[in-house]
Amino acid sequence: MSTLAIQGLCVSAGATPLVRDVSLQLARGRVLGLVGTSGGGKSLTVLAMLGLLPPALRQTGGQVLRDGAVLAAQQVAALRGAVVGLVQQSPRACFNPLVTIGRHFAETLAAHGLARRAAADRAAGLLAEVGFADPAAVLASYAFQLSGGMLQRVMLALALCRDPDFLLADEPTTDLDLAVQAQILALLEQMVAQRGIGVLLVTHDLSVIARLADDVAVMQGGRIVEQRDVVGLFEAPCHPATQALLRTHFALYGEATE
Ligand SMILES: Nc1ncnc2c1ncn2[C@@H]1O[C@H](COP(=O)(O)OP(=O)(O)OP(=O)(O)O)[C@@H](O)[C@H]1O
Repeated sequence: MSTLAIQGLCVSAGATPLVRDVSLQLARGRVLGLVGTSGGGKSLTVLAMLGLLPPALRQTGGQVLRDGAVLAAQQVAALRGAVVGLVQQSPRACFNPLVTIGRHFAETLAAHGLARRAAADRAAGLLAEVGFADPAAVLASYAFQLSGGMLQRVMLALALCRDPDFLLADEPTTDLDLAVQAQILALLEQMVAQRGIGVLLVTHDLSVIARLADDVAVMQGGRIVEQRDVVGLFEAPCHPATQALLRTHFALYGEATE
């Protein structure tokens, strides 16, 4: 089974620990949800898996493993795009407003050695895969001409440029309206079913977890406090942090998502 894992990850800002001894494993074809209260360390965990921690922070422990083999820092960097795609929240902030979407694809694909014509065909194919009926129009657009939901789909297509085995999706549906959220979730489901991609899905929304995740890890104060299959987590949460998340969720949305 093809896997990507982190083991014993620790991240600090100076003397302040932010992520403490976190271990997670992704497998192809499965969705691991990562949930928890704000500031729990979810985003830092995602960034550390790609060697992308901000310069002010230090990884003080832990390693990234591919199929059980420990990777050196250079090998972790080489995973980006090729083995692991990244989708973040607030897609508008991720695009250069001065260049077209086509240029974003051209630069990404050229960096991976694809000639111009082949890159244009590939970009159009990926945009069709994420649901655009007119990929050429999207390629000619600037980010400000597209809605947040359209940009999120474009970001997903960009993340797929090199056929990654894994996708790290950090709050991919935050800031989107409900109908668009549903579209993005359906696309992620499609990626898992059709491409066999393995997904780490960071979200604060337990409805999203109930719909997509096979397994769930709950983070609080920089630690994983509970990790198990999604049904078990909803039916018999063990840790007080998980119980609190479920209580808040059911108070807001009722019991229908159980
Ligand atoms: N560049 C940074 N410098 C210092 N502290 C940081 C930095 N980035 C994040 N932190 C701190 O690290 C902790 C974990 O942040 P992180 O963004 O991983 O949390 P999160 O679980 O993703 O939260 P949210 O759900 O709000 O996105 C927080 O206390 C945050 O303030």
